[in-house]
Amino acid sequence: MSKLLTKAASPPPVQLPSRKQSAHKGNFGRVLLVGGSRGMAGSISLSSIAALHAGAGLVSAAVPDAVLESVAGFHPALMTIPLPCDSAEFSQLAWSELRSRLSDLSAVGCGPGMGTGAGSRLLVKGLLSQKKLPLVLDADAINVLSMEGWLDDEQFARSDEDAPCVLTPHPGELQRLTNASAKDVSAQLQAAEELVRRLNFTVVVKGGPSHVVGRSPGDANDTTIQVWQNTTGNPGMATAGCGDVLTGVVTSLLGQGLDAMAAAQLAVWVHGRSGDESAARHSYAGMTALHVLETLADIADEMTSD
Ligand SMILES: NC(=O)C1=CN([C@@H]2O[C@H](COP(=O)(O)OP(=O)(O)OC[C@H]3O[C@@H](n4cnc5c(N)ncnc54)[C@H](OP(=O)(O)O)[C@@H]3O)[C@@H](O)[C@H]2O)[C@@H](O)CC1
Ligand SMILES: Nc1ncnc2c1ncn2[C@@H]1O[C@H](COP(=O)(O)OP(=O)(O)O)[C@@H](O)[C@H]1O
Ligand SMILES: [Mg+2]
Repeated sequence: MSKLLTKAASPPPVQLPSRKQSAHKGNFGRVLLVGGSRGMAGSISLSSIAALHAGAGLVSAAVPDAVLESVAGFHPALMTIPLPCDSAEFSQLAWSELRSRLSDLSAVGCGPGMGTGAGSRLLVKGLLSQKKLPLVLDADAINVLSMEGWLDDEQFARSDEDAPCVLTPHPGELQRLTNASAKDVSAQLQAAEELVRRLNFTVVVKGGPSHVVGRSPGDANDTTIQVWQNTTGNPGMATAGCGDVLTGVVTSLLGQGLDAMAAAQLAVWVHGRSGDESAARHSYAGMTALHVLETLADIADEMTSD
C-alpha cells in the first residue's frame, strides 16, 4: 500500500537511469554545497541534505568553522569542511582554503545562507572561474553577483566545452541581478533569456509556477532558448528554506550527470512534487521546508525510469 497521498499530475520532464544492482555511491556523484553563516546554518543544511535525498552518492558541506557543528549535527551522512570565518561569515581566507578541495567533485552549489561579505565574494568569484566544474549559484551568491556586477561582461560566460552554470534566483534576487521587476513575469523571463544568450547559463526563475530558461543540449549550433514551465508545486512552498532545498536538488542532479537543462527541470519538478505531497500530508500553512526535504525521500524514485 503506497504511503503517498498524492500522484504526480504529469510525468517528470526527463528521467534518471534506473539503478543497477551493482551500483555503488561513486556512481551517483560527489557534490559539495558551500554556504551558511552564524544564524543561517539551516539553509546550507537543507541544501546539503536535499542533495542526499535527491540521490547523490557523497555530499559535503563547506561552511564557516563557527557553524560546522550545527551543520554536521543535522545529518550523520553529511560530511563537512570547516572554512576560515570572521565572527559570522566566511573570511577572506576561505577561498584559498577551499580551492585545493575541489578536485574530483562532480558539482558544487553555492550561496544559501552565505552572506555577502568579502569572504563570500572571493568564494563566488573563485568558483565562477572554475569553468570545468558544474556550478549552481543561489541566494547570497546571486546577491554577490548583483553587488559586484560580475555578469555585466562575458568574463564568466561558459562555452559549450565548459561545465554548466545554473542560477536559481527567486524574483527578488533576479530583480537585483537584472532590474527586471519581480512583479513582471514576462520581463523576468526575458531577462533570464538574455543571461542564457550572453553567458550560456541556465536560469531557474523560481515562483508559482517556476520556469527553467536555457538552451537544449546537444547541437552546439542550436541556439534556440527554451522556456519551460513547471507543472508541480503549490503556495504552501512559500516558506523559509524551500529554495535552499531546491539548490541541493539541482546540484545533486548535475552531479549525477544530467545536463544543465535536464537537471534544472527535473529538480524543479521533483521539488514541487515533494511540496504537493507535503501539502497533502500537512497543510499549505503548516508545511515547512523540512517537510519538503523529508518527503523527497519518499518520492525520489519517481525521477527514475522504471
Ligand atoms: N533557515 C535559514 O538559514 C534560511 C536562510 N535563508 C537565507 O537568507 C538569505 C536571504 O534570502 P531571502 O530570500 O530570505 O531574502 P532576500 O534575498 O532579501 O529576498 C526576499 C525579498 O525578495 C523580494 N521578493 C519579491 N518577490 C519575491 C518572491 N516571489 N519570492 C521571494 N522574494 C521575493 C521581497 O522583497 P520586498 O518585495 O519585500 O521588498 C522579499 O522580501 C539567503 O542567503 C537565504 O539562503 C533563507 O533561505 C530562509 C531560511
Ligand atoms: N506560490 C508558490 N507556488 C509554487 N512554488 C512556490 C510558491 N512560492 C514559493 N515557491 C517555491 O518555493 C521556493 C522558494 O524559494 P526561495 O524564495 O529562494 O526560498 P528560501 O530562500 O527561503 O529557501 C522556490 O522553489 C519557489 O518556486
Ligand atoms: Mg532562496
